Amino acid sequence: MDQVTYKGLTFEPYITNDTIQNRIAEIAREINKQYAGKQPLFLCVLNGAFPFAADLFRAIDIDAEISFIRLKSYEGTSTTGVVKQVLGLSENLEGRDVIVVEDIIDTGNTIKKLVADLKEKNPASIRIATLLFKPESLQCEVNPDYVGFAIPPKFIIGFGLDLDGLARNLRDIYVLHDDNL
Ligand SMILES: O=P(O)(O)OC[C@H]1O[C@H](OP(=O)(O)OP(=O)(O)O)[C@H](O)[C@@H]1O
Ligand SMILES: Nc1nc2[nH]cnc2c(=O)[nH]1
Repeated sequence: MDQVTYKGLTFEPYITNDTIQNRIAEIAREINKQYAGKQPLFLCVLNGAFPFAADLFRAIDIDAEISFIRLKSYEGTSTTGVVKQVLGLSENLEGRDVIVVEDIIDTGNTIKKLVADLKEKNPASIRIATLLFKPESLQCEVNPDYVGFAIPPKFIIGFGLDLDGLARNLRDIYVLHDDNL
């Protein structure tokens, strides 16, 4: 894996697609076991979570459904602090076992707002699956149930994660080179 450059910023290889896929398979096995006999609704938070949600959902072998919601708070490499709901949810969540699927939890503001909104729809349960988690960056209390990788507070791209819309199509995950900071 080589370095990649977007908008004049250099990123180093960080997590390979093989490593990502192995971890997703482990999380799927856990979900398959814990939700046996139930029919969970996976709720993919667009845009960034779509590759993780697709690979995770394909590895689920119990009956399950998937739906999508679009939230946005980042511009460039930093949060705007405002979580916008761009595309709403049409499903009835009453009594459903919901698994929210995120690509990353950073400040925690996005997932906190989403979970608070979802709770008002009276689901039977809500759990959070996130591919990446930056515990040192949290600005609120959030405890994801399924975490792919806990990482330090550095900006990353690839496998769904973007820099102003670009780099989501990278197969692997890359981290912003320290010299850029
Ligand atoms: O924990 P937080 O600091 O709130 O950050 C996490 C959020 O940031 C990203 O979304 P973004 O707003 O970049 O939209 P995108 O998914 O369309 O890239 C990511 O997909 C999470 O939803
Ligand atoms: N691309 C990208 N989006 C994010 N949203 C919150 N944290 C990050 C990050 O590290 N990279």
